[in-house]
Amino acid sequence: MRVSDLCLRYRRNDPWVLAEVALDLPPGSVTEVVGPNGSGKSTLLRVLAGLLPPTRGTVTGRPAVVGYAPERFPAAQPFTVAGYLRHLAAIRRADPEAVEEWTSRLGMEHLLGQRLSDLSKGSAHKVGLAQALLCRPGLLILDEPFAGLDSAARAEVALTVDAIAAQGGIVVASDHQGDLRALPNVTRYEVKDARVRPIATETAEPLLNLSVRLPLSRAGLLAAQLRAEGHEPLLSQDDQVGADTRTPEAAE
Ligand SMILES: Nc1ncnc2c1ncn2[C@@H]1O[C@H](COP(=O)(O)OP(=O)(O)OP(=O)(O)O)[C@@H](O)[C@H]1O
Repeated sequence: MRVSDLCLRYRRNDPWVLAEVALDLPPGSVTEVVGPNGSGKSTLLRVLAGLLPPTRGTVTGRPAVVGYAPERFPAAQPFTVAGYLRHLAAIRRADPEAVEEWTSRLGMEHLLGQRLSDLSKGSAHKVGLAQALLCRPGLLILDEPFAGLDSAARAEVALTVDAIAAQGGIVVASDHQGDLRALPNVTRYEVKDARVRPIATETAEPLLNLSVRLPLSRAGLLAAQLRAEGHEPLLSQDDQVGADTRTPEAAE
């Protein structure tokens, strides 16, 4: 997929939100866009998804199936979660099991009977992600996908991004949380002053994923130290936490 000489402004005579943007998004790539608030990340993502026409320039080679998860899911709709997702699955001709698959993977089966308008912010965000994933997208656009998600869902979204790219799909996401950086081969661009520029990788040295298990009480301090050094630690809680920790003898 290729973006050439893309310029966008919302109204005639308004300042350009995006100017002379050129991007190459090859199959199998994961691209992260960063930038200050209001710099144009969501605008760029909507143009890539085909939801907003560029004022000038072109987007070519967009895969036929596009999944788009907005930063804020519009929850003020008179449907239940199940009704909404099943309706979308039907009109997008998704697998009949897709709704069950994604609600289970995102840990939201218990929400199926709830009205969209009654959902918490994080739950509504999960519905936005689920609808984007129903159709196995060839292009997946995620606007702040990790915001407000519990750790299990965050890990699931990161795995899904990795799997879609491994199958030759294209993923583009904004991600203030930095969860995507735990994935290998993520290309980063900064959106600033209407331009979109690649961010150079800091080092040519090979990178390594280091996984550490430690008590919850010490994790916060270590994570803070790592962040102070410019790393982005990916935290996930052990499944065993909260389980019966007595020895088998004591439990009898
Ligand atoms: N529908 C719209 N009509 C007019 N202007 C808009 C519209 N949507 C966004 N803008 C303007 O375009 C600029 C870029 O907004 P955008 O939402 O793309 O930024 P962003 O980088 O995603 O911000 P944030 O990090 O806060 O989510 C802002 O000045 C915003 O006010």
